[in-house]
Amino acid sequence: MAENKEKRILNFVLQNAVRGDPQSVVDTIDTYCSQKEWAMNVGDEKGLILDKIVEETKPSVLLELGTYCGYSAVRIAGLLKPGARLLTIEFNPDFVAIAKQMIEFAGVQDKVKILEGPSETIIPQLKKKHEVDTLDFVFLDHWKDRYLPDTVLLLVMCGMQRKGSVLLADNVICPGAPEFIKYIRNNNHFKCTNFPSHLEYMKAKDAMEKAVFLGPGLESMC
Ligand SMILES: O=C(NC/C=C/[C@H]1O[C@@H](n2ccc(=O)cc2)[C@H](O)[C@@H]1O)c1cc([N+](=O)[O-])cc(O)c1O
Ligand SMILES: [Mg+2]
Repeated sequence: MAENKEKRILNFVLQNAVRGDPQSVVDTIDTYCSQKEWAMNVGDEKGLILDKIVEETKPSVLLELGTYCGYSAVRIAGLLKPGARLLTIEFNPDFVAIAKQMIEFAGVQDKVKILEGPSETIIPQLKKKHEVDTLDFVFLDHWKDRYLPDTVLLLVMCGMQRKGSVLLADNVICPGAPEFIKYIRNNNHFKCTNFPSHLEYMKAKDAMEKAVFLGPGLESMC
């Protein structure tokens, strides 16, 4: 297979991280990507915000959009209580292959399932094909122009969110997800909180947005 950045990140982990130790895998990727080659992992600074929100939510069923090399899947899985599971959607087969090895090396393969394909195809299959009822936590970190359509898909089409479900979106400043932010902050069924931070491994400003679903409106109770 062609040698590429993602393969080099994986090889650096296989040679330098501690097998079966998610924190070691996360730290090793951060070391490589801050010193050798930048990559679009959520990173160490925003990762701490992600950790805190996952820990306080105590989720059982989680969805991630955009696996990439598996950095945030490993990071999240390392925090999950026994029996909790993370589904992560990735459509680039090369990245799926990398992430699978990353997840297995970290020893979290029993908690993480990679679903291969575009989010718009996979999300409607979650209920029937992957036995998902509602989602406790969704991490949006894929194409920024997909954040809004996929949120609508999750909420409106598939009723995947319940009162208290947490959406967490990466990169709401850089590269930015303006349509998503406009929608979610003006939708009174969500309570939004912004977490200012910095772009992974850089000084540029970035932020994460947390949106808690407050439940369907009264109109849907009639
Ligand atoms: O563009 C960014 N992320 C896009 C991520 C895309 C990932 O989501 C997958 N996917 C999976 C399913 C789909 O349906 C679509 C894509 C793609 O195959 C890729 O693995 C980004 C860019 C910067 N940046 O500084 O430029 C910083 C960041 O933190 C970022 O997340
Ligand atoms: Mg990102």
